[in-house]
Amino acid sequence: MAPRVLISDKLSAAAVQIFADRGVDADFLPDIGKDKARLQEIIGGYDGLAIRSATKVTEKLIGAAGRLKVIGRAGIGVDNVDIKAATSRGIIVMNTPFGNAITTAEHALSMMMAAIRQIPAADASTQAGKWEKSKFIGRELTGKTLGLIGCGNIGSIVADRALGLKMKVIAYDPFLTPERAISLGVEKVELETLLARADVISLHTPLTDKTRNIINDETLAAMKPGAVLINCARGGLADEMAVRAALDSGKLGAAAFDVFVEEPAETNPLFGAPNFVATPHLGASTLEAQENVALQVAEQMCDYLLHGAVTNALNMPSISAEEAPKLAPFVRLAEQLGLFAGQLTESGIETVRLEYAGAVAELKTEALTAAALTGLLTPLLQTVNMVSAPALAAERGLSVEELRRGKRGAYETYIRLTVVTERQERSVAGTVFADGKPRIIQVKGINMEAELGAHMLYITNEDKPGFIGHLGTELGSAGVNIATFNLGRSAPGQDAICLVEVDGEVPPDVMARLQAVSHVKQVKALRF
Ligand SMILES: NC(=O)C1=CN([C@@H]2O[C@H](COP(=O)(O)OP(=O)(O)OC[C@H]3O[C@@H](n4cnc5c(N)ncnc54)[C@H](O)[C@@H]3O)[C@@H](O)[C@H]2O)C=CC1
Ligand SMILES: O=C(O)CCC(=O)C(=O)O
Repeated sequence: MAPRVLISDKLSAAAVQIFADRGVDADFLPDIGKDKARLQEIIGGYDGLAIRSATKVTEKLIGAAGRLKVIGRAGIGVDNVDIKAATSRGIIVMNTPFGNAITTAEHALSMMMAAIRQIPAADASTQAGKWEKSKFIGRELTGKTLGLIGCGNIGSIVADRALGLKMKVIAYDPFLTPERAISLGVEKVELETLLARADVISLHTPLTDKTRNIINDETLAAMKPGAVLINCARGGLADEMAVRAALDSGKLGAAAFDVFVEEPAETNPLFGAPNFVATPHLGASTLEAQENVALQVAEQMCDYLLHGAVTNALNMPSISAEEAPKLAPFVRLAEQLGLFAGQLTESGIETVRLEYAGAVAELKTEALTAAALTGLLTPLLQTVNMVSAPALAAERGLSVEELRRGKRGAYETYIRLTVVTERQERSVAGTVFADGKPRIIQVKGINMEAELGAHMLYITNEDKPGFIGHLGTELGSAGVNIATFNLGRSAPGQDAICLVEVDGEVPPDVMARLQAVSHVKQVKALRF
């Protein structure tokens, strides 16, 4: 059955076409994002949800989205998505980090020019028949200093264009490396320096605990008199009451905001302030940007729903369409190793160690680790997948270690999972053969070569004559057919492990009789 996607916001029609061309059923209901009750009712029928900013993807909505696998944001900011709730339900959240960056940077520059030359007010006055030439004296940008708070995708495009306007650009961004600053032609400064030196300040950070109200009474007081403030990033970066007071007092010469604490902003403390310019979150609203983000999000969602390829996810490492088929057998192996260890582990897990050797060490091991954790946690939790497993493991305080090395022994590829509990350390290793099928090649350091079937018996015993015969007789007399039989031992007469694939569930009374077979230490039924 084709996957079903709901487009719940106003996305360009280009997205609908991509979904159709790629064989994904898409329902284009662009107003439903605002109808929370109706969205809640229908979301359960979809594998994918494509949104802009109007749809609020809350924990409650995610709770009703039983089959949802991916949420695609046609745009950058994902503050309308509860990523934590999505992650814990195993739903990928992806955005399109570049498609609207140029357009938004251009909007920030338009707002800067509109504010510094008072264009909206001059326009209203002129069209009202006044000819107030002396009222609208602006300032020239050439030679002025632009201070960017946040110099990522959009900030760096604003910098490039502002340099073209012959402005000097300084930036406060703790994650901007000195090398990148040099290559962008901007001077990296501390916030205090930026506030003291900038003639125009433009905000380009996400809204986080650190950036909320980064523009407040105190930072406004530290700005140059008559500074101009631009916010085309997120409402909440500036304290709107403080900005209003600064405009009223003339401390700020002008301000231009595209984004507001409450959106849609029908009323706002800033409305009507002197030299204030507002647009209704138009930063990304150009034909080009909307087409870019719609095409990109639709392609990304199709790649994931149809091929398991992950691009621009915020809660999962990227896996390209080329990598996905290469990774698939190792994902299966890692998950089987996790399931194996998870079913045998009865006490609290402290550390999970994954060792990748040979060709597999060159692949996306984060994804394989996520698969191993999925297997490991499956016996403990009801629903877990590669998206939710790392977060669930972290929530449970598991320490996860990854080691990568060159080829080990005879195998081209080798993955070993070691689980350290408060009582013991247990490891299980495997490989993938040329047939693409995973094999278990080591359990607790004992070599063997076993393919895992749906029903397995894991038996630890002493390596003594007669044991195999006894085991066969017990299973045979209970009508349990043996599909495969794999043995390994540490040394003659010492510890041995037996992995038996059987054609169906082994009844509890038979399990009890197997446990009583001489030289058997432990018998456990495992499901894969
Ligand atoms: N108005 C609109 O329609 C649009 C708004 N946006 C918003 O623009 C903002 C920037 O987007 P991008 O440039 O694509 O993001 P980005 O992630 O590429 O860049 C953000 C930058 O902010 C920096 N940063 C993070 N915390 C900081 C802090 N405490 N102080 C200073 N810098 C900090 C980061 O290091 C990064 O370089 C986002 O909030 C996004 O949601 C994006 C597109 C359209
Ligand atoms: O979709 C939109 O119009 C808003 C874009 C935006 O704010 C973003 O991409 O972060």
